[in-house]
Amino acid sequence: SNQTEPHLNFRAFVEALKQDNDLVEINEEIDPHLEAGAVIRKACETDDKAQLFNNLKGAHPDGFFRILGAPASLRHDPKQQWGRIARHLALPPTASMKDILDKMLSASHAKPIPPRIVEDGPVKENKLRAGDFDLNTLPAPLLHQADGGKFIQTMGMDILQSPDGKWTNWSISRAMVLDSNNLVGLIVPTQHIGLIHKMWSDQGKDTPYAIAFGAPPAAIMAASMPIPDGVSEAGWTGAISGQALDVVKCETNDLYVPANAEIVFEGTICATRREPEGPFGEMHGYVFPGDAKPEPVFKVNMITYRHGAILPVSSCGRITDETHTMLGALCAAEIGQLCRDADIPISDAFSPFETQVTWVVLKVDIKKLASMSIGPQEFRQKVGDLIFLHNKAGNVIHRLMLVGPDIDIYNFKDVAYAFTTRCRPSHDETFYEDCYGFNLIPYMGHGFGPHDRGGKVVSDALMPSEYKGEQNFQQASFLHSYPPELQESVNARWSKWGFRD
Ligand SMILES: CC1=C(C(=O)O)[C@@H]2CC(C)(C)c3c(C)c(C)cc4c3N2[C@@]12C(=O)NC(=O)N=C2N4C[C@H](O)[C@H](O)[C@H](O)COP(=O)(O)O
Ligand SMILES: [K+]
Ligand SMILES: [Mn+2]
Repeated sequence: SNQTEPHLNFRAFVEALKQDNDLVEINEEIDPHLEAGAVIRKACETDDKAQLFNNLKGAHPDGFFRILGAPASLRHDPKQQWGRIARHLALPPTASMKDILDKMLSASHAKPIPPRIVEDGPVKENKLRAGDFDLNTLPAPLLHQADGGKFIQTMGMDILQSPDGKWTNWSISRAMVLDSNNLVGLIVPTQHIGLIHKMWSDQGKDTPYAIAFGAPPAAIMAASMPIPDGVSEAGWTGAISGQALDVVKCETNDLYVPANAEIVFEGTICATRREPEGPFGEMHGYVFPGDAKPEPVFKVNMITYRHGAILPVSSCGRITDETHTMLGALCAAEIGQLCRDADIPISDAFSPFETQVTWVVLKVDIKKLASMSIGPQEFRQKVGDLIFLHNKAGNVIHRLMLVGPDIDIYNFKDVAYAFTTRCRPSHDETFYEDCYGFNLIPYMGHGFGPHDRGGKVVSDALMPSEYKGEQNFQQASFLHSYPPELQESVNARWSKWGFRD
Protein backbone atom coordinates (compact mmCIF):
# COMPACT_ATOMS: atom_id res chain seq x y z
CA SER A 1 0.00 0.00 0.00
CA ASN A 2 1.35 3.39 -0.89
CA GLN A 3 -0.26 5.32 1.94
CA THR A 4 2.67 6.90 3.73
CA GLU A 5 1.30 10.07 5.30
CA PRO A 6 1.14 10.04 9.13
CA HIS A 7 -2.68 10.20 9.31
CA LEU A 8 -2.96 7.12 7.06
CA ASN A 9 0.05 5.13 8.27
CA PHE A 10 0.72 4.41 11.95
CA ARG A 11 4.45 3.87 11.46
CA ALA A 12 4.74 7.24 9.69
CA PHE A 13 2.68 8.72 12.55
CA VAL A 14 5.28 7.49 15.07
CA GLU A 15 8.01 9.05 12.91
CA ALA A 16 6.06 12.32 12.82
CA LEU A 17 5.90 12.35 16.64
CA LYS A 18 9.69 11.93 16.64
CA GLN A 19 10.02 14.88 14.23
CA ASP A 20 7.72 16.90 16.48
CA ASN A 21 10.00 16.12 19.46
CA ASP A 22 6.90 14.53 21.01
CA LEU A 23 8.34 11.05 21.54
CA VAL A 24 10.57 9.47 24.18
CA GLU A 25 12.27 6.27 22.98
CA ILE A 26 13.16 3.91 25.82
CA ASN A 27 15.70 1.26 24.75
CA GLU A 28 16.34 0.10 28.31
CA GLU A 29 14.47 -3.15 29.09
CA ILE A 30 11.02 -2.31 30.46
CA ASP A 31 8.73 -4.89 32.06
CA PRO A 32 5.21 -5.02 30.58
CA HIS A 33 4.14 -6.15 34.05
CA LEU A 34 3.14 -2.75 35.49
CA GLU A 35 6.37 -0.88 34.59
CA ALA A 36 5.26 0.17 31.08
CA GLY A 37 1.77 1.02 32.35
CA ALA A 38 3.23 3.16 35.12
CA VAL A 39 5.39 5.17 32.69
CA ILE A 40 2.43 5.70 30.34
CA ARG A 41 0.15 6.68 33.24
CA LYS A 42 2.61 9.27 34.60
CA ALA A 43 3.09 10.73 31.10
CA CYS A 44 -0.71 11.05 30.75
CA GLU A 45 -1.06 12.76 34.14
CA THR A 46 1.71 15.23 33.31
CA ASP A 47 0.93 15.73 29.59
CA ASP A 48 4.42 14.57 28.70
CA LYS A 49 5.68 12.98 25.48
CA ALA A 50 4.45 9.76 23.90
CA GLN A 51 6.59 6.74 24.79
CA LEU A 52 8.10 4.12 22.45
CA PHE A 53 9.22 1.04 24.41
CA ASN A 54 11.72 -0.64 22.06
CA ASN A 55 12.86 -3.33 24.47
CA LEU A 56 10.05 -5.04 26.33
CA LYS A 57 10.92 -7.86 28.71
CA GLY A 58 9.58 -11.06 27.16
CA ALA A 59 9.44 -9.75 23.58
CA HIS A 60 9.94 -12.46 20.96
CA PRO A 61 13.39 -12.96 19.36
CA ASP A 62 12.26 -10.95 16.29
CA GLY A 63 11.26 -8.10 18.63
CA PHE A 64 7.51 -8.83 18.53
CA PHE A 65 6.27 -6.53 19.85
CA ARG A 66 7.15 -2.96 20.91
CA ILE A 67 4.67 -0.57 22.57
CA LEU A 68 3.72 3.05 21.83
CA GLY A 69 2.11 4.56 24.91
CA ALA A 70 -0.46 7.40 24.98
CA PRO A 71 -0.84 7.79 21.20
CA ALA A 72 -3.49 10.53 21.45
CA SER A 73 -2.87 12.24 24.77
CA LEU A 74 -2.02 15.91 25.33
CA ARG A 75 1.14 17.90 24.69
CA HIS A 76 2.49 20.09 27.47
CA ASP A 77 3.11 23.12 25.23
CA PRO A 78 -0.14 25.15 25.43
CA LYS A 79 0.36 26.27 21.81
CA GLN A 80 0.29 22.60 20.70
CA GLN A 81 -1.93 21.09 23.39
CA TRP A 82 -3.86 18.98 20.83
CA GLY A 83 -0.89 18.44 18.49
CA ARG A 84 -0.68 14.66 18.88
CA ILE A 85 -4.39 14.33 18.06
CA ALA A 86 -4.08 16.81 15.17
CA ARG A 87 -1.45 14.49 13.68
CA HIS A 88 -4.18 11.83 13.41
CA LEU A 89 -5.98 14.05 10.87
CA ALA A 90 -3.17 15.81 8.97
CA LEU A 91 -4.07 19.06 10.82
CA PRO A 92 -1.32 21.47 11.94
CA PRO A 93 0.09 20.80 15.45
CA THR A 94 -1.39 24.14 16.56
CA ALA A 95 -4.93 23.06 15.58
CA SER A 96 -7.63 23.74 18.19
CA MET A 97 -9.94 21.03 19.55
CA LYS A 98 -12.73 22.74 17.58
CA ASP A 99 -10.69 22.33 14.36
CA ILE A 100 -10.23 18.63 15.21
CA LEU A 101 -13.89 17.98 16.02
CA ASP A 102 -15.08 19.95 12.96
CA LYS A 103 -12.75 17.84 10.81
CA MET A 104 -14.25 14.64 12.25
CA LEU A 105 -17.77 15.99 11.67
CA SER A 106 -16.99 17.05 8.10
CA ALA A 107 -17.98 13.54 7.01
CA SER A 108 -21.43 13.77 8.66
CA HIS A 109 -23.11 14.86 5.43
CA ALA A 110 -20.31 14.10 2.97
CA LYS A 111 -20.24 11.21 0.52
CA PRO A 112 -18.39 8.24 2.08
CA ILE A 113 -15.22 7.08 0.33
CA PRO A 114 -15.12 3.27 0.77
CA PRO A 115 -11.76 1.54 1.29
CA ARG A 116 -9.71 0.21 -1.63
CA ILE A 117 -8.87 -3.50 -1.64
CA VAL A 118 -5.17 -4.26 -2.24
CA GLU A 119 -3.53 -7.69 -2.55
CA ASP A 120 -0.79 -7.28 0.03
CA GLY A 121 0.64 -4.94 2.63
CA PRO A 122 3.15 -4.58 5.48
CA VAL A 123 0.70 -6.16 7.94
CA LYS A 124 1.26 -9.49 6.10
CA GLU A 125 5.03 -9.55 6.60
CA ASN A 126 4.80 -12.10 9.43
CA LYS A 127 2.09 -14.75 9.95
CA LEU A 128 1.42 -16.91 13.02
CA ARG A 129 -1.29 -19.52 12.63
CA ALA A 130 -3.05 -21.21 15.55
CA GLY A 131 -0.43 -23.39 17.19
CA ASP A 132 2.40 -21.04 16.17
CA PHE A 133 1.64 -18.65 19.04
CA ASP A 134 0.72 -18.61 22.73
CA LEU A 135 -0.88 -15.35 23.85
CA ASN A 136 0.58 -15.92 27.33
CA THR A 137 4.09 -15.54 25.91
CA LEU A 138 3.43 -12.12 24.34
CA PRO A 139 4.69 -9.04 26.26
CA ALA A 140 1.06 -7.97 26.88
CA PRO A 141 0.94 -5.27 29.56
CA LEU A 142 -0.60 -5.40 33.01
CA LEU A 143 -1.56 -1.71 33.05
CA HIS A 144 -2.92 -1.21 36.60
CA GLN A 145 -2.07 -3.43 39.58
CA ALA A 146 -5.73 -4.35 40.26
CA ASP A 147 -6.56 -5.14 36.62
CA GLY A 148 -8.05 -8.62 36.18
CA GLY A 149 -5.70 -9.47 33.35
CA LYS A 150 -3.20 -8.27 30.75
CA PHE A 151 -5.19 -5.81 28.60
CA ILE A 152 -3.48 -6.27 25.25
CA GLN A 153 -6.40 -4.57 23.48
CA THR A 154 -6.73 -0.92 24.50
CA MET A 155 -6.02 0.98 21.25
CA GLY A 156 -6.70 -1.64 18.58
CA MET A 157 -9.56 -1.28 16.12
CA ASP A 158 -12.30 -3.91 16.46
CA ILE A 159 -13.60 -4.84 13.00
CA LEU A 160 -17.00 -6.61 12.77
CA GLN A 161 -19.47 -6.95 9.91
CA SER A 162 -23.24 -7.52 9.98
CA PRO A 163 -24.20 -11.00 8.69
CA ASP A 164 -25.68 -9.44 5.54
CA GLY A 165 -22.31 -7.81 4.83
CA LYS A 166 -23.90 -4.35 4.52
CA TRP A 167 -22.34 -2.78 7.61
CA THR A 168 -18.69 -3.02 8.63
CA ASN A 169 -18.14 -1.38 11.99
CA TRP A 170 -14.82 -0.10 13.37
CA SER A 171 -14.69 0.65 17.08
CA ILE A 172 -12.53 0.31 20.17
CA SER A 173 -13.50 -2.08 22.94
CA ARG A 174 -11.09 -3.40 25.52
CA ALA A 175 -9.95 -7.04 25.79
CA MET A 176 -7.51 -8.95 27.98
CA VAL A 177 -5.55 -12.19 27.52
CA LEU A 178 -7.57 -15.19 28.81
CA ASP A 179 -5.30 -18.12 27.80
CA SER A 180 -2.93 -19.24 25.05
CA ASN A 181 -5.52 -18.79 22.26
CA ASN A 182 -8.27 -16.59 23.67
CA LEU A 183 -9.01 -13.07 24.80
CA VAL A 184 -12.01 -12.00 26.84
CA GLY A 185 -13.42 -8.55 26.14
CA LEU A 186 -16.04 -6.09 27.35
CA ILE A 187 -18.99 -6.01 24.95
CA VAL A 188 -21.50 -3.32 25.92
CA PRO A 189 -24.79 -4.49 24.32
CA THR A 190 -25.79 -1.01 23.07
CA GLN A 191 -22.44 -0.39 21.36
CA HIS A 192 -22.16 -1.36 17.70
CA ILE A 193 -19.87 -4.28 18.58
CA GLY A 194 -22.70 -5.47 20.85
CA LEU A 195 -25.43 -4.99 18.24
CA ILE A 196 -23.48 -6.86 15.54
CA HIS A 197 -22.35 -9.66 17.88
CA LYS A 198 -26.03 -10.18 18.78
CA MET A 199 -26.98 -10.43 15.06
CA TRP A 200 -24.60 -13.41 14.69
CA SER A 201 -25.37 -14.97 18.07
CA ASP A 202 -29.12 -14.84 17.33
CA GLN A 203 -28.33 -17.03 14.30
CA GLY A 204 -26.40 -19.39 16.61
CA LYS A 205 -23.14 -18.37 14.95
CA ASP A 206 -19.84 -17.12 16.34
CA THR A 207 -19.00 -13.58 15.17
CA PRO A 208 -16.01 -13.22 12.84
CA TYR A 209 -13.81 -10.33 13.99
CA ALA A 210 -10.42 -8.76 13.46
CA ILE A 211 -8.54 -6.37 15.70
CA ALA A 212 -6.13 -4.05 13.85
CA PHE A 213 -3.51 -2.65 16.22
CA GLY A 214 -1.66 0.38 14.88
CA ALA A 215 -4.45 1.16 12.43
CA PRO A 216 -4.19 4.38 10.43
CA PRO A 217 -4.63 7.28 12.89
CA ALA A 218 -7.57 8.78 10.97
CA ALA A 219 -9.29 5.38 11.19
CA ILE A 220 -8.80 4.98 14.94
CA MET A 221 -10.38 8.41 15.40
CA ALA A 222 -13.52 7.24 13.55
CA ALA A 223 -13.40 4.01 15.55
CA SER A 224 -13.62 6.07 18.74
CA MET A 225 -16.58 8.15 17.53
CA PRO A 226 -20.25 7.17 17.99
CA ILE A 227 -21.22 7.78 14.35
CA PRO A 228 -24.76 6.63 13.45
CA ASP A 229 -25.96 3.02 13.43
CA GLY A 230 -25.30 1.25 10.14
CA VAL A 231 -22.68 3.74 8.96
CA SER A 232 -19.32 2.17 8.13
CA GLU A 233 -16.40 3.98 9.78
CA ALA A 234 -14.23 3.06 6.78
CA GLY A 235 -16.28 5.28 4.48
CA TRP A 236 -16.26 8.05 7.11
CA THR A 237 -12.47 7.80 7.35
CA GLY A 238 -12.19 8.04 3.56
CA ALA A 239 -14.39 11.14 3.57
CA ILE A 240 -12.36 12.95 6.24
CA SER A 241 -9.01 12.03 4.66
CA GLY A 242 -10.15 12.58 1.08
CA GLN A 243 -8.96 9.20 -0.15
CA ALA A 244 -9.82 5.49 0.02
CA LEU A 245 -7.98 3.58 2.72
CA ASP A 246 -6.00 0.55 1.50
CA VAL A 247 -7.33 -2.67 3.04
CA VAL A 248 -6.27 -6.28 2.64
CA LYS A 249 -8.24 -9.47 3.26
CA CYS A 250 -7.87 -11.48 6.44
CA GLU A 251 -6.39 -14.99 6.14
CA THR A 252 -9.11 -16.81 8.08
CA ASN A 253 -12.30 -14.82 7.41
CA ASP A 254 -13.81 -12.40 4.89
CA LEU A 255 -13.07 -9.23 6.82
CA TYR A 256 -10.66 -6.58 5.53
CA VAL A 257 -8.00 -4.84 7.61
CA PRO A 258 -5.84 -1.76 6.95
CA ALA A 259 -2.94 -3.00 4.80
CA ASN A 260 -0.33 -1.07 6.80
CA ALA A 261 -1.60 -1.92 10.31
CA GLU A 262 1.12 -2.94 12.78
CA ILE A 263 -0.56 -6.11 14.10
CA VAL A 264 -3.79 -7.97 13.31
CA PHE A 265 -5.58 -10.59 15.40
CA GLU A 266 -8.16 -12.61 13.43
CA GLY A 267 -10.77 -14.79 15.07
CA THR A 268 -14.34 -15.35 16.19
CA ILE A 269 -16.27 -14.06 19.19
CA CYS A 270 -17.97 -17.04 20.81
CA ALA A 271 -21.77 -16.88 20.57
CA THR A 272 -22.26 -18.30 24.04
CA ARG A 273 -19.02 -18.81 25.99
CA ARG A 274 -18.36 -16.13 28.59
CA GLU A 275 -15.48 -15.82 31.05
CA PRO A 276 -14.66 -13.34 33.84
CA GLU A 277 -13.46 -10.01 32.34
CA GLY A 278 -11.86 -7.12 34.17
CA PRO A 279 -11.72 -5.28 36.34
CA PHE A 280 -9.81 -2.61 34.45
CA GLY A 281 -8.59 0.88 35.33
CA GLU A 282 -11.28 2.60 33.31
CA MET A 283 -12.04 5.96 31.65
CA HIS A 284 -13.53 7.47 34.83
CA GLY A 285 -10.34 6.84 36.80
CA TYR A 286 -11.26 3.87 38.98
CA VAL A 287 -10.66 0.14 39.28
CA PHE A 288 -12.67 -1.98 41.71
CA PRO A 289 -10.36 -4.86 42.71
CA GLY A 290 -11.83 -8.31 42.13
CA ASP A 291 -14.84 -6.89 40.27
CA ALA A 292 -14.78 -9.24 37.25
CA LYS A 293 -17.92 -9.86 35.17
CA PRO A 294 -18.74 -12.55 32.56
CA GLU A 295 -18.03 -11.30 29.04
CA PRO A 296 -17.68 -12.97 25.61
CA VAL A 297 -14.56 -14.91 24.63
CA PHE A 298 -12.60 -13.79 21.55
CA LYS A 299 -10.91 -16.82 20.00
CA VAL A 300 -7.65 -15.87 18.21
CA ASN A 301 -7.11 -17.97 15.07
CA MET A 302 -4.33 -15.99 13.40
CA ILE A 303 -1.85 -13.23 14.08
CA THR A 304 -0.16 -11.22 11.34
CA TYR A 305 2.24 -8.35 11.92
CA ARG A 306 4.75 -6.11 10.22
CA HIS A 307 8.48 -6.16 10.94
CA GLY A 308 9.24 -4.22 14.12
CA ALA A 309 5.55 -4.23 15.03
CA ILE A 310 4.36 -1.64 17.56
CA LEU A 311 1.33 -2.19 19.84
CA PRO A 312 -0.41 1.10 20.69
CA VAL A 313 -1.52 1.23 24.35
CA SER A 314 -3.83 3.46 26.36
CA SER A 315 -3.13 3.14 30.08
CA CYS A 316 -6.34 4.96 30.89
CA GLY A 317 -7.68 6.37 34.16
CA ARG A 318 -7.31 9.83 35.72
CA ILE A 319 -7.12 12.61 33.10
CA THR A 320 -5.78 12.93 30.50
CA ASP A 321 -5.69 9.98 28.13
CA GLU A 322 -7.35 8.67 24.95
CA THR A 323 -10.63 7.87 26.70
CA HIS A 324 -10.94 11.63 27.31
CA THR A 325 -9.33 13.19 24.24
CA MET A 326 -10.94 10.74 21.78
CA LEU A 327 -13.93 8.99 23.41
CA GLY A 328 -15.14 12.07 25.31
CA ALA A 329 -14.38 14.74 22.72
CA LEU A 330 -15.76 12.75 19.78
CA CYS A 331 -18.91 11.84 21.69
CA ALA A 332 -19.47 15.54 22.39
CA ALA A 333 -18.95 16.39 18.72
CA GLU A 334 -21.54 13.84 17.63
CA ILE A 335 -24.01 15.11 20.25
CA GLY A 336 -23.59 18.68 18.92
CA GLN A 337 -24.19 17.43 15.38
CA LEU A 338 -27.31 15.49 16.40
CA CYS A 339 -28.70 18.68 17.99
CA ARG A 340 -28.06 20.76 14.86
CA ASP A 341 -29.64 18.05 12.67
CA ALA A 342 -32.73 18.38 14.92
CA ASP A 343 -32.80 22.21 14.52
CA ILE A 344 -31.56 22.74 18.09
CA PRO A 345 -29.18 25.75 17.81
CA ILE A 346 -25.99 24.26 19.30
CA SER A 347 -22.91 25.95 17.81
CA ASP A 348 -20.25 23.93 19.66
CA ALA A 349 -19.96 20.99 22.05
CA PHE A 350 -17.20 19.64 24.28
CA SER A 351 -16.79 17.18 27.16
CA PRO A 352 -14.62 18.78 29.87
CA PHE A 353 -11.80 16.52 31.03
CA GLU A 354 -12.33 17.84 34.57
CA THR A 355 -15.68 15.96 34.52
CA GLN A 356 -13.90 12.70 33.48
CA VAL A 357 -15.97 13.13 30.31
CA THR A 358 -19.30 12.53 32.10
CA TRP A 359 -20.61 15.99 31.05
CA VAL A 360 -21.10 17.54 27.65
CA VAL A 361 -21.28 21.35 27.51
CA LEU A 362 -23.41 22.72 24.67
CA LYS A 363 -22.88 26.29 23.45
CA VAL A 364 -26.24 27.74 22.39
CA ASP A 365 -26.73 30.29 19.59
CA ILE A 366 -29.05 32.56 21.61
CA LYS A 367 -30.18 34.59 18.57
CA LYS A 368 -31.58 31.42 17.01
CA LEU A 369 -32.90 30.34 20.41
CA ALA A 370 -34.86 33.61 20.68
CA SER A 371 -36.45 32.98 17.29
CA MET A 372 -37.75 29.61 18.56
CA SER A 373 -39.88 31.39 21.21
CA ILE A 374 -39.31 28.50 23.54
CA GLY A 375 -39.14 28.49 27.35
CA PRO A 376 -36.35 26.92 29.41
CA GLN A 377 -38.35 23.91 30.61
CA GLU A 378 -39.41 23.02 27.07
CA PHE A 379 -35.92 23.64 25.63
CA ARG A 380 -34.23 21.45 28.27
CA GLN A 381 -36.76 18.70 27.55
CA LYS A 382 -36.14 18.97 23.77
CA VAL A 383 -32.37 18.59 24.23
CA GLY A 384 -32.60 15.91 26.92
CA ASP A 385 -35.12 13.73 25.08
CA LEU A 386 -33.09 13.85 21.86
CA ILE A 387 -29.78 12.91 23.49
CA PHE A 388 -30.73 10.82 26.52
CA LEU A 389 -33.71 8.94 25.04
CA HIS A 390 -33.17 8.69 21.31
CA ASN A 391 -29.46 8.51 20.54
CA LYS A 392 -26.68 6.09 21.53
CA ALA A 393 -24.17 8.95 21.40
CA GLY A 394 -25.69 10.16 24.69
CA ASN A 395 -25.26 6.83 26.46
CA VAL A 396 -21.97 7.62 28.20
CA ILE A 397 -22.96 11.20 29.15
CA HIS A 398 -24.84 11.98 32.37
CA ARG A 399 -25.03 15.80 32.33
CA LEU A 400 -25.79 18.08 29.41
CA MET A 401 -25.07 21.72 30.26
CA LEU A 402 -26.41 24.64 28.22
CA VAL A 403 -24.28 27.82 28.07
CA GLY A 404 -24.37 31.15 26.21
CA PRO A 405 -21.96 32.80 23.76
CA ASP A 406 -19.53 34.37 26.27
CA ILE A 407 -18.37 31.01 27.67
CA ASP A 408 -15.29 29.23 26.30
CA ILE A 409 -16.51 25.61 26.56
CA TYR A 410 -12.90 24.34 26.22
CA ASN A 411 -11.90 26.17 29.41
CA PHE A 412 -13.32 24.55 32.56
CA LYS A 413 -12.84 27.79 34.55
CA ASP A 414 -15.39 29.36 32.21
CA VAL A 415 -17.69 26.31 32.41
CA ALA A 416 -17.57 26.26 36.23
CA TYR A 417 -18.15 30.05 36.35
CA ALA A 418 -21.32 29.65 34.27
CA PHE A 419 -22.55 26.48 36.02
CA THR A 420 -22.13 27.86 39.54
CA THR A 421 -23.67 31.29 38.87
CA ARG A 422 -26.28 30.83 36.11
CA CYS A 423 -27.81 27.39 36.77
CA ARG A 424 -30.10 27.33 39.81
CA PRO A 425 -29.98 23.83 41.28
CA SER A 426 -33.15 21.87 40.60
CA HIS A 427 -35.24 24.81 39.28
CA ASP A 428 -33.05 25.15 36.15
CA GLU A 429 -32.50 21.44 35.73
CA THR A 430 -34.44 18.59 34.15
CA PHE A 431 -33.68 15.14 35.54
CA TYR A 432 -33.97 11.82 33.70
CA GLU A 433 -34.44 8.58 35.64
CA ASP A 434 -36.13 6.51 32.94
CA CYS A 435 -33.28 6.32 30.44
CA TYR A 436 -30.10 4.34 29.68
CA GLY A 437 -27.55 4.69 32.49
CA PHE A 438 -23.81 4.16 31.95
CA ASN A 439 -22.79 1.62 34.57
CA LEU A 440 -19.04 2.26 34.20
CA ILE A 441 -19.50 5.55 36.08
CA PRO A 442 -18.84 4.64 39.74
CA TYR A 443 -21.98 6.37 41.10
CA MET A 444 -23.94 4.19 38.67
CA GLY A 445 -22.47 0.66 38.51
CA HIS A 446 -21.10 0.80 42.06
CA GLY A 447 -23.45 3.38 43.54
CA PHE A 448 -26.64 3.48 45.62
CA GLY A 449 -29.30 3.73 42.89
CA PRO A 450 -30.20 1.54 39.91
CA HIS A 451 -26.95 0.52 38.21
CA ASP A 452 -28.11 0.69 34.58
CA ARG A 453 -30.94 3.25 34.44
CA GLY A 454 -31.24 7.00 34.98
CA GLY A 455 -28.99 9.40 36.86
CA LYS A 456 -29.00 12.02 34.07
CA VAL A 457 -29.70 15.73 33.96
CA VAL A 458 -29.91 18.72 31.61
CA SER A 459 -28.52 21.72 33.50
CA ASP A 460 -29.49 25.07 32.01
CA ALA A 461 -26.91 27.83 32.53
CA LEU A 462 -28.75 30.18 30.18
CA MET A 463 -30.19 33.30 31.86
CA PRO A 464 -33.70 34.64 31.14
CA SER A 465 -32.37 37.42 28.87
CA GLU A 466 -30.59 34.83 26.74
CA TYR A 467 -33.91 33.22 25.86
CA LYS A 468 -34.65 36.60 24.25
CA GLY A 469 -31.34 36.55 22.39
CA GLU A 470 -29.60 39.05 24.66
CA GLN A 471 -27.20 39.04 27.61
CA ASN A 472 -28.31 41.66 30.18
CA PHE A 473 -25.07 41.13 32.07
CA GLN A 474 -21.36 41.68 31.51
CA GLN A 475 -18.59 39.58 32.99
CA ALA A 476 -16.63 41.70 35.45
CA SER A 477 -13.43 40.69 33.72
CA PHE A 478 -10.58 42.29 31.75
CA LEU A 479 -11.94 40.76 28.56
CA HIS A 480 -15.55 41.88 29.04
CA SER A 481 -15.55 45.07 31.09
CA TYR A 482 -13.21 47.37 29.15
CA PRO A 483 -13.29 48.75 25.58
CA PRO A 484 -11.19 46.63 23.19
CA GLU A 485 -8.85 49.53 22.36
CA LEU A 486 -8.12 50.03 26.08
CA GLN A 487 -7.42 46.29 26.42
CA GLU A 488 -5.04 46.53 23.46
CA SER A 489 -3.18 49.55 24.83
CA VAL A 490 -2.82 47.96 28.29
CA ASN A 491 -1.57 44.72 26.71
CA ALA A 492 0.92 46.67 24.56
CA ARG A 493 2.56 48.26 27.65
CA TRP A 494 2.18 45.22 29.97
CA SER A 495 5.71 43.78 29.90
CA LYS A 496 7.32 47.27 29.64
CA TRP A 497 5.78 48.07 33.05
CA GLY A 498 7.38 44.94 34.44
CA PHE A 499 4.44 42.48 34.43
CA ARG A 500 4.87 38.90 33.18
CA ASP A 501 4.44 38.36 29.43
C1 LIG B 1 -15.76 2.34 27.84
C2 LIG B 1 -14.48 1.74 27.37
C3 LIG B 1 -13.34 1.52 28.08
C4 LIG B 1 -13.09 1.65 29.56
O1 LIG B 1 -13.37 2.71 30.17
O2 LIG B 1 -12.57 0.63 30.12
C5 LIG B 1 -12.29 1.00 27.17
C6 LIG B 1 -10.92 1.62 27.41
C7 LIG B 1 -10.09 1.75 26.14
C8 LIG B 1 -9.89 0.40 25.49
C9 LIG B 1 -8.75 2.28 26.60
C10 LIG B 1 -10.89 2.67 25.17
C11 LIG B 1 -10.36 3.72 24.37
C12 LIG B 1 -8.89 4.05 24.32
C13 LIG B 1 -11.22 4.52 23.57
C14 LIG B 1 -10.70 5.65 22.72
C15 LIG B 1 -12.63 4.27 23.55
C16 LIG B 1 -13.16 3.24 24.33
C17 LIG B 1 -12.31 2.39 25.10
N1 LIG B 1 -12.85 1.28 25.81
C18 LIG B 1 -14.30 1.17 25.99
C19 LIG B 1 -14.72 -0.27 26.04
O3 LIG B 1 -13.98 -1.16 26.49
N2 LIG B 1 -16.00 -0.57 25.73
C20 LIG B 1 -16.83 0.31 25.06
O4 LIG B 1 -17.99 0.00 24.80
N3 LIG B 1 -16.35 1.53 24.63
C21 LIG B 1 -15.10 1.88 24.93
N4 LIG B 1 -14.57 2.99 24.32
C22 LIG B 1 -15.48 3.90 23.60
C23 LIG B 1 -15.91 3.42 22.21
O5 LIG B 1 -14.78 3.14 21.40
C24 LIG B 1 -16.77 4.49 21.58
O6 LIG B 1 -17.97 4.59 22.33
C25 LIG B 1 -17.10 4.23 20.11
O7 LIG B 1 -18.00 5.20 19.68
C26 LIG B 1 -17.71 2.85 19.91
O8 LIG B 1 -17.89 2.70 18.49
P1 LIG B 1 -19.35 2.42 17.89
O9 LIG B 1 -19.96 1.33 18.71
O10 LIG B 1 -20.08 3.73 18.02
O11 LIG B 1 -19.08 2.04 16.45
K1 LIG C 1 -17.07 4.01 15.99
MN1 LIG D 1 -20.19 2.45 14.63
